[in-house]
Amino acid sequence: MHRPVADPKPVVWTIASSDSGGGAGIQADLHTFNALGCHGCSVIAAITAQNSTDVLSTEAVSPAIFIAQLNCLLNDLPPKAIKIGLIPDVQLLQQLVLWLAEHKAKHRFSVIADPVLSSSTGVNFASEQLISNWQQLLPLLDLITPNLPELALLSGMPDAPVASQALLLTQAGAAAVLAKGGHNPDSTDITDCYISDSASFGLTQPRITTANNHGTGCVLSSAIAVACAHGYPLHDALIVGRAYLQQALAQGYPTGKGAGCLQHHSWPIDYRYFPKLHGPGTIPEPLLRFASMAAPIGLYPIVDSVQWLKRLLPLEPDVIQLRIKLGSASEIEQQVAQAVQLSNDYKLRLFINDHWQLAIKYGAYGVHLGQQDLNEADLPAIAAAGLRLGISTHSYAELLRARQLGPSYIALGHIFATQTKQMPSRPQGLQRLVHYAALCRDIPTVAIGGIDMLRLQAVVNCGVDGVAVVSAITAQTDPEHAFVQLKNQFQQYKVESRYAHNA
Ligand SMILES: Cc1ncc(COP(=O)(O)OP(=O)(O)O)c(N)n1
Ligand SMILES: Cc1ncsc1CCOP(=O)(O)O
Ligand SMILES: [Mg+2]
Repeated sequence: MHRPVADPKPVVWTIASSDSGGGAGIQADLHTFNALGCHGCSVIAAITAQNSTDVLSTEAVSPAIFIAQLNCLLNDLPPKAIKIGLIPDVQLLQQLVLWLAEHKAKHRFSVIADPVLSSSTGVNFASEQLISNWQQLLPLLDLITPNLPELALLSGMPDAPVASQALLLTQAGAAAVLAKGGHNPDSTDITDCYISDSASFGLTQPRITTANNHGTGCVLSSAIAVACAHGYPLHDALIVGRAYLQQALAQGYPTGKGAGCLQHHSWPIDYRYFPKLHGPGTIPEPLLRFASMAAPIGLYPIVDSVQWLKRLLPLEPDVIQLRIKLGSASEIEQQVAQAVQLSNDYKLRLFINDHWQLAIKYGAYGVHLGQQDLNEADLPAIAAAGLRLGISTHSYAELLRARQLGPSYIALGHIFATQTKQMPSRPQGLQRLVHYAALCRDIPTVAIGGIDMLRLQAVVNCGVDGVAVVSAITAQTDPEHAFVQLKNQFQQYKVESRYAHNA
């Protein structure tokens, strides 16, 4: 029988130690890799005799078998990402430093390290020599995820502010640091602090008070490694990791007499489990209130002139956007004024791209803004004028930032390669669109970028509320016909998709 060839699962390694109790270490890492759609390989550094209350003994493997595991995997199952966990042996850690220095640049895998220097059951794995070897590892790491005691050991500045300690690790060579705030006992929320050369922000979630918390650090770093292996940029990988951990904690279960375990599940899609982002470009709650879309978005043509509006408005688009990129200020103002008048005549919903002051001045239905535009726009003025707001997003980080602003809809793009606009990011593809749309069940979403008649059904099936198109209409020989066909097909695919979901 012919079977379609499935995309290969990305390979992720864990270089860590066995937890005989099954809740942490290699065992937790492999559960996480599997739950998030990767193939997991393991390089075992040590075996611990451990249960839910204690680590009773630890025995490192020989350097020979440690290196043999690394080399044999590299020959056949090269990783997209590596997670490093507990390596309680100086000699093995030294070997790992040399091995990574030899192979990392050539094989271009990401390395995410959780420096397990003490266990949640209170066992201390840290010696001065081990800490100094971890410091040598730093320049080979894309991310290190210490908890506060580990950060203090690695930075050697326990009394300095967390951000200064994390900065010190980046100065020592780590590309990025996620300082985990869970050990700060004072707060009902947990804030992790992210610092790299180019960015710094916080990720905050409510603390889940539970005894079922064994292996949290292992699971977080593994989930981050998986998201890197799937090709998510690091900022997004952190978000996926935090959401996966929160979900696993919320569903944790008791095991022995001590700490229970986390429940491994699947890709997180419930907004409750996602962190709030703090930092440049985010605004604190309470949210602004933008007017709602009132009706589904549907097929959403984007055009660049009043001439185009005159052609399409009589065909009753669900929503339409005027996106003018050329012309003098007075020409643009004239076009916006005419466009709003036309949309009023036809009683149709018109969004103005970028020019939010003109949209307010002439009373358009709404404004569409990109991430850059958000920094310059007066959002409270847009909300106060009763206009709807649509926001472009291209990643989890942008999506969370947009959600925190309470917009009327969120655009998700670009899904496929597009000729219409030069994009700074890579196409997102359908799998990510499914994840993003699922995260926005309570707010309308629009997919955009490279969507045409052939791709329409697959996009609608991802669960979006609308589909925005430019060239699928304006570059066609018969644009009116193309519009009508796309609009009808959209409606039909939406009905079929709902039916399939309810069946
Ligand atoms: C529905 C919709 N989605 C995305 C965009 C892009 O907006 P932006 O990121 O601001 O880029 P420009 O369109 O201004 O080039 C959009 N216009 N509409
Ligand atoms: C404006 C914009 N923003 C993201 S993709 C895009 C262009 C979409 O055009 P097309 O539908 O022709 O790919
Ligand atoms: Mg814009």
